[in-house]
Amino acid sequence: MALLEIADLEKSYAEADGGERAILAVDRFSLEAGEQMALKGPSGCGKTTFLHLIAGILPASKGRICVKDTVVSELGEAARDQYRARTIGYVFQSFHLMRDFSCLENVELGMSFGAKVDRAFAKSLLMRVGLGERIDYRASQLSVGQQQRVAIARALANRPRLVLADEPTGSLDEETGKLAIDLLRELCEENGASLLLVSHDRSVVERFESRVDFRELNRVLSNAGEAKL
Ligand SMILES: Nc1ncnc2c1ncn2[C@@H]1O[C@H](COP(=O)(O)OP(=O)(O)OP(=O)(O)O)[C@@H](O)[C@H]1O
Repeated sequence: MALLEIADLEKSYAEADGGERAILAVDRFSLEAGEQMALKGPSGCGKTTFLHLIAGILPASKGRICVKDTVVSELGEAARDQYRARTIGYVFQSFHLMRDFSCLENVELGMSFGAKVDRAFAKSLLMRVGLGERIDYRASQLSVGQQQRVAIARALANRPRLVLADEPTGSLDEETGKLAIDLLRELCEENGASLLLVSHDRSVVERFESRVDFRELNRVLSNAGEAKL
C-alpha cells in the first residue's frame, strides 16, 4: 500500500523581476509503506526542494501530495507544521543539532512539537545508535559521526511514518557514512517507518534496491537536458 503518493506536483520560485522560475515538475511518484528508496541527482537538481515539499516545509505551487490519509498539498502552514511533527522524521546533511543541548535534550526536541516527551524512548534510541554512555554530553562535545547518530535518533523520536534524509552522509567520511546509512535503515525498519533518502553520492544510492534518478523524475530537468545542470 502506498504511504506517499504524488501527482502533477510543481514548484516555482518567485524571481526578482516578478516572474517565476519552475524548479520542479513531478508527474507521478509513490513510496510504499515500509519501502526504503534512494533518489540520486547532482547538486541543484531540486532534491532538497522535493523533500521540503513532502515534509510540508514548503507549499507546492500545484499538484497533490498525499501521505497516508493527509493531503499535505491542501494544508495551510500551521496544519503542515502539525502534520510534520506527527508524521515526518528529517535527517539533514549538517545535522541541525542544538550545540549546547545534551544528546538526550536534542532527541527529546524531536518529540516536543508532536507528542509529550517520552524520555525512556529517547534514551532507548540513543542506546540503539551506540550513544548510551553519552546521553548527557553536549552536541558540541561529540565527533561529527556521533552528531549524525544523534540526528538519526532524533529523526525517529516522534515515531514517524516517513523519514526523509537529505544528503545524510555529506559531512561524513566514507566509512562513517556507510555506518550511518546502515543505522538509519535498521532504525527505520525496526520502527516501521518508510525511508526516502536523497544523495549525489553514487556509492550511497547504489546500496538501495529501490532507487530513482531524480533527473528523470523531474520534468523541468528532463525537458531542459543535462547540459543546463
Ligand atoms: N528559496 C529559493 N528561492 C529561489 N530559488 C531557490 C530557492 N531554494 C532553492 N532554489 C533553487 O532551486 C534549485 C534546486 O535547489 P535544491 O536545493 O532543491 O537542489 P538540490 O538538488 O537539493 O541541490 P544540493 O544537492 O546542492 O543541495 C536551485 O537552482 C536553487 O537555486
